Amino acid sequence: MGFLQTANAAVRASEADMIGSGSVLDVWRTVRARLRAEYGDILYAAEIARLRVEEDRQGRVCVICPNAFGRAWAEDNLGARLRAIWASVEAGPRDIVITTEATMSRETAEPAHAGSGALDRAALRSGAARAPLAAAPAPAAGEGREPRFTFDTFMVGSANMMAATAARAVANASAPPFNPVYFHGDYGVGKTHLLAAIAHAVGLGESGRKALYLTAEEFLNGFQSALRARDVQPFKDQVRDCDVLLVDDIHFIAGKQATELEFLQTLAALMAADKQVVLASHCAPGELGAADPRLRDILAGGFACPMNGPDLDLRRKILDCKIAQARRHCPDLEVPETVRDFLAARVTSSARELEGVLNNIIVRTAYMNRAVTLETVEEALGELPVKAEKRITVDDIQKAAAAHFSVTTEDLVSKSRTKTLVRPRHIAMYLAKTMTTRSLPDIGRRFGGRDHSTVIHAVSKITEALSRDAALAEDVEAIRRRLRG
Ligand SMILES: Nc1ncnc2c1ncn2[C@@H]1O[C@H](COP(=O)(O)OP(=O)(O)OP(=O)(O)O)[C@@H](O)[C@H]1O
Repeated sequence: MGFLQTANAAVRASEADMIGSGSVLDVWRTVRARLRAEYGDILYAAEIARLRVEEDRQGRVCVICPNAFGRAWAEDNLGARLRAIWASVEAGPRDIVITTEATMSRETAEPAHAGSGALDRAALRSGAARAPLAAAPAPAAGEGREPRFTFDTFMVGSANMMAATAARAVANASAPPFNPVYFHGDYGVGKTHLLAAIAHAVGLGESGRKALYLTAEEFLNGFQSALRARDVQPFKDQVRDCDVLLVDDIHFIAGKQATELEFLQTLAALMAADKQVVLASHCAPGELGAADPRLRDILAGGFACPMNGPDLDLRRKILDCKIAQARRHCPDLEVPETVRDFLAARVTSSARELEGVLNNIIVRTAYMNRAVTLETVEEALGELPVKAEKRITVDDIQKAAAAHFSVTTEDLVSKSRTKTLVRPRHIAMYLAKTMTTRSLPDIGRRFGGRDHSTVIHAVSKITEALSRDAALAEDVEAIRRRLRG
């Protein structure tokens, strides 16, 4: 069967799968046809034809992608256009959520009263949730936050050999070999991937051990909701009902006293019961400046494991792995070895950046209906925000924007809608989208846990205003100059 026939078969299959009201399906057919005309047959076959649509209980349209990779792609490359076309086809406002099959099945399993707190979901992922926060059935064994983040897809080299070995030891051991294990390293070096791989492996193991993965921000939100409800016991029970607790980005709660105290008590309770604790952050233990000294003591008693940026050989392996993953839903993708080696040599800072550049190239070349060659890649690299020179992070952007507008980074990510903060926040979001390879949801998370649609709104507002507002253009340029040092 040819590529486009495969695409048409996929359309028929996805039509057969569609659930929901007749009108939503009719609108989706029209929207999909318009997207096909705009994006072309190759991208349509590779990505759009695989989407399915459902209307949820709140009347939102859920555009469902087969996996997290597809969702990230759809969010970044399709989201704004899809929403605009939908609005032009259907009368009246409509919330459109881009999601994955795994999230949908979890949410369908969640009872209506279970609430939407991040912690409830995190707990459900681990099978650790229980009344009164949630009474849903446990997910399948081995289900993790990111199903693609497993040990099999984690490439090992000298930069991360020690971390990978420690992670496997934690996943396999029923008695903690070292406790806690603390992975620290720069952005995008694979800390979350390793934590998710441990959770995945523990879930699949035969020991019946339960792993609970959550970010420090989820811990904070869960704890604060419990405080607001004046009942912290269910929260305490949830986070302690596991054999392996994995908490990502712990620098997020450093210095947030009440949450940090609860966190320390959680770690102490679990470790006293011989349960394993695994933590990750950007900071080496000595760099957790604002952290409670007791957290540093706990870390000093365990195993702090640095993770470094990948060397050339590891970058090649990571590219091979990501290309193989992309080929699963883009079967005709060909990336010659010369191109892979060129990318590995040019994009040097982190695995995330490498993956971001590769995804961009795949989508751009497919969009232009061109093969992935050295020429097309060089061309694309010239236009991408990623250069081998200085890598700019969302944190850098927040700091530079805060300094430029004489506000604090806390103000910038706060919920405040004060005029003096909204504009700097929108500019910082715009710069995060245009100067980094972070996805829209990721940027939203880094701006105080906002939704991707808020980021889309900020980016389009700034983009539109730039051509007519000289003061705005000057602000943006000044922050860019500050970032490039
Ligand atoms: N060794 C590796 N093998 C394969 N993929 C990797 C490896 N290291 C990182 N990646 C990929 O790079 C991307 C970023 O990794 P991850 O999110 O784990 O980084 P991180 O260190 O947690 O970053 P941050 O601190 O910014 O959250 C992911 O898609 C991950 O799969």
